[in-house]
Amino acid sequence: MHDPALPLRRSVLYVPAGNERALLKSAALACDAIIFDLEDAVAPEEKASARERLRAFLAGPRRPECEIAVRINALSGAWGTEDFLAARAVRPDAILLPKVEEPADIAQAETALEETDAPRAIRLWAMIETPRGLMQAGAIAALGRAPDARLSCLVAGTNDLVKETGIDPGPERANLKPWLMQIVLAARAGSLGVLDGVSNDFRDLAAFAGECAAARAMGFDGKTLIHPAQIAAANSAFAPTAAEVAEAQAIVAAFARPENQGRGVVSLGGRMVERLHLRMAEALIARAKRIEEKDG
Ligand SMILES: CC(C)(COP(=O)(O)OP(=O)(O)OC[C@H]1O[C@@H](n2cnc3c(N)ncnc32)[C@H](O)[C@@H]1OP(=O)(O)O)[C@@H](O)C(=O)NCCC(=O)NCCSC(=O)C[C@H](O)C(=O)O
Ligand SMILES: [Mg+2]
Repeated sequence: MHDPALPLRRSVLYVPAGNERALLKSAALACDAIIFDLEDAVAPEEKASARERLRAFLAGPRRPECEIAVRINALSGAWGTEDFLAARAVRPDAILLPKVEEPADIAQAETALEETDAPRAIRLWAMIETPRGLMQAGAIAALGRAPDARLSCLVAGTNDLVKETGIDPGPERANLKPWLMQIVLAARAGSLGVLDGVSNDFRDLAAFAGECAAARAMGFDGKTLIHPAQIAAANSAFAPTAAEVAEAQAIVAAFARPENQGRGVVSLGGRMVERLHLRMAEALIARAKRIEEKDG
């Protein structure tokens, strides 16, 4: 089952670490999490200055209600080590590793964090965005089940997947959906969170709302975003609706009736409802409450 204890990650905004205006803007946005990007959003000649900007920005006040991740370049590449050191120094909630292709990529980052005495609180998120990464998603995600696992979330990288495979995503991303669901399945098998990829067309909010609804239906916890205009739609799409909460409350009430005490299955409005549905209903109600407390 989707873990109700996972942090809320309905809206997870990429913020280019080298863009001062975007950094400043990010401080007041209502997204659940931010990924400060040192990878694709930063030009090669700006990598060093972007690290410095990020260091300076994150030395300022933080909002505990907004999770922070830093996406670094691949550890095996030219900028990876410097990015890793910069990311570790700013003490994010997570470091996001791009283009993860095998469990060894996670192990390498785990070792680097252990060797540098980084606090246990720094988690690892992994981007699944290459054909090899997709084929290995189950093995990668399985690391999440280790007792002291740092790996806590998979993030779909749909732009790179399209680039690397040559597919046309098709209407409403129909051709990508089997791979997206493979990523969700792998994440859940590893007890991990899971985030959908970005929608590049940030002006078409109607299409974006549809993409969010589809992502929620596929089982994603939330969506990665590229523009502040996308935040409200994602927050709304990944929150339980009033009808869903009412239905969940009816399930809880049904099992609470004296005649249903100790029963494993009850009938509700012509439907069979089992105790697994009760657990799902309780989780949904708890999620709705957390969202209400957060959004007000
Ligand atoms: C896409 C953009 C380049 C558009 O930028 P721009 O034309 O400047 O947009 P606006 O004029 O509408 O911006 C209005 C204000 O909002 C701020 N802004 C814009 N985007 C962000 C943001 N992401 N975070 C914070 N603030 C943002 C602007 O600065 C304006 O502010 P102000 O001037 O004060 O009013 C731009 O949105 C952008 O760069 N987006 C992020 C791009 C990015 O990070 N790309 C990499 C991650 S996606 C990826 O790699 C996916 C994955 O790996 C895969 O393979 O799929
Ligand atoms: Mg990518």
